[in-house]
Amino acid sequence: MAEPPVLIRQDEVEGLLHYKDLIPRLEVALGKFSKLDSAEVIQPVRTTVPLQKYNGFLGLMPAYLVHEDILCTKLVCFYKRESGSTLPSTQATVLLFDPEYGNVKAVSMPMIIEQWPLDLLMPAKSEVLTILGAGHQALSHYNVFTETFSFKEVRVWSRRKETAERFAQSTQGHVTVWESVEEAVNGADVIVTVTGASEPVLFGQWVKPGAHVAAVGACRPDWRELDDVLMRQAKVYVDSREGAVAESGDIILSGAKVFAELGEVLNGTRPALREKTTVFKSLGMGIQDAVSAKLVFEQWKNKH
Ligand SMILES: NC(=O)C1=CN([C@@H]2O[C@H](COP(=O)(O)OP(=O)(O)OC[C@H]3O[C@@H](n4cnc5c(N)ncnc54)[C@H](OP(=O)(O)O)[C@@H]3O)[C@@H](O)[C@H]2O)C=CC1
Ligand SMILES: O=C(O)C1=NCCCC1
Repeated sequence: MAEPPVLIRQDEVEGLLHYKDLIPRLEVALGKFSKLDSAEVIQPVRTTVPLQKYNGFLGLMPAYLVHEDILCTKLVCFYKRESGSTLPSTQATVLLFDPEYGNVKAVSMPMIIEQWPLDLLMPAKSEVLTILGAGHQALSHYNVFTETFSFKEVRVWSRRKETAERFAQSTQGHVTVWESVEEAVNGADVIVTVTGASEPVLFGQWVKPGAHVAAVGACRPDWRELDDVLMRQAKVYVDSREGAVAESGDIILSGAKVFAELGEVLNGTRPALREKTTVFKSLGMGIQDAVSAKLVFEQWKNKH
């Protein structure tokens, strides 16, 4: 008889998951995925169920890594929230299966591990980091970027100044709060966009040539965070081409060409043009959660 599934809470996940262990495993999985070798990594494009009444979506994100024998699915609800709403904008549950029997081994709620500190695409000398948006993703991106790199200055902007101020008070290091996006990104080497916007908030004319933009929000075909100028002038990298052309409003509506998948850079089949202005359009992938969930489950078992 299969063991009943274990429930791993978010606070436990945070104690069990370390980027230094996770990132090498993610890189291997992404490199394999980019070969589009369905015998190695099976990850269909996210199925999205609209929740019109609540201005939201349920996304189903299954993945199977054949060689590693990891079968997982994330179920994620995400919403477009009005300014001042106290309801969460994203909630996720991750199920890790035993692929041989089909029983669930572990359930984790919520787990959203999509941060990716892209030193590959960042300018060689990156001193100023600007984060646009000041919610949950802003904090996790702040943590991973500042743990991995040493920025001289970190800035934050949010739609409401109070959100940005609260964010700045919650971080370990010093963060300055800015009232306009244009000023906040002036001279920035790395810009992370983590907003719930559906219209562009970041405009190409404000972005320093050679900067790197990690674009995390705008995960629907009609949502935008970046304007056409930026999308067309930058070299655009994505996590999955198939996902990007189905889901990213910034790519679909600007008509921008995808230069490479991240995995193609990691496996050396496409170059990382870090001296150019680059955009990494992230939508989140099931294989990232699968690798993360396996690692968390292994660490959990070691402790219990
Ligand atoms: N690519 C990926 O893998 C993932 C993407 N996401 C996406 O990232 C984004 C941020 O998620 P999360 O941090 O959890 O959300 P939060 O609700 O925690 O934070 C949202 C932030 O965006 C701002 N914001 C909300 N609506 C708008 C708007 N219309 N225009 C400008 N700013 C706005 C909020 O400003 P204020 O509070 O000041 O009003 C706040 O700073 C979402 O779009 C989410 O769908 C999430 C998880 C993974
Ligand atoms: O990968 C994820 O998790 C999400 N991606 C885009 C929408 C919100 C959650």
